[in-house]
Amino acid sequence: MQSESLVKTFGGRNGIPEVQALRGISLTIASGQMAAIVGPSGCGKSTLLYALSGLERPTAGEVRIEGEDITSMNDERKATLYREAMGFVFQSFNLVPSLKARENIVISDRLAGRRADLARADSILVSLGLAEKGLSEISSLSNGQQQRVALARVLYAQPRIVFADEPTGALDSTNARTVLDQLRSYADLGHTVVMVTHDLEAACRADTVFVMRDGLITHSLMRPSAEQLLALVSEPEARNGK
Ligand SMILES: Nc1ncnc2c1ncn2[C@@H]1O[C@H](COP(=O)(O)OP(=O)(O)OP(=O)(O)O)[C@@H](O)[C@H]1O
Repeated sequence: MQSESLVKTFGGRNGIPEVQALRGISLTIASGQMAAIVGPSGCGKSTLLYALSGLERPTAGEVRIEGEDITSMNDERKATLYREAMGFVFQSFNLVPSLKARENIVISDRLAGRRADLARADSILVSLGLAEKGLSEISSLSNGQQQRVALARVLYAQPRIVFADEPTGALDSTNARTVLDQLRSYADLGHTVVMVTHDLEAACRADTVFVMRDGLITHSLMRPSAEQLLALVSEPEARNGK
């Protein structure tokens, strides 16, 4: 996946102040790699993730996914790409409340009219620490449990690329580790994982970490330590003596 001079501007019309969320982002994420995007709140991480996944149309620039320019792709081709190649773990979990947890996980097969592999769904639930939750109503699950069901649904569908926005955001440290282990293993199987995170320990599980500030990538690092990242993410504050 590649982006070239990606720009995203919000507002700027009808008296709404202009915000330049992305100010020219060019990056490459190799297939089968896990990438993390970090940086202070408001620096543009989620906007970048949405633009890379084609969910947000950039103001300028290009994103190529598996060689195809997603920014100029027609809706039908994009829908096919979403169905066949991409999975999303976003802050709104988008689970179907009328279906139990396990049925949410196998929904890709149900929608396609295929036989669901319930045993595989159960083993994914076990790997995410949700062994007993397959038959639970979504409304009875905590935020963190729902977040893991959303991840289980993506892992079940086996997309080539997973986009995750704060995948450990609602989780305690034990469950965060479990989720990161699963994302790491998923990348180790040859899939691409792109994750936005505030958690620098989580970012260190990635192969490449992009550090953002004010709509730009300031650093691109291979397997950095949490200390290295902390120094970069808190640089100006450190300079200002805060
Ligand atoms: N739909 C929108 N309309 C207007 N401004 C937006 C919109 N989405 C994001 N922004 C602005 O763009 C900038 C980048 O936002 P973004 O959510 O991408 O940052 P972030 O780094 O993901 O922040 P956080 O870590 O707090 O989630 C912010 O100034 C934000 O207010």
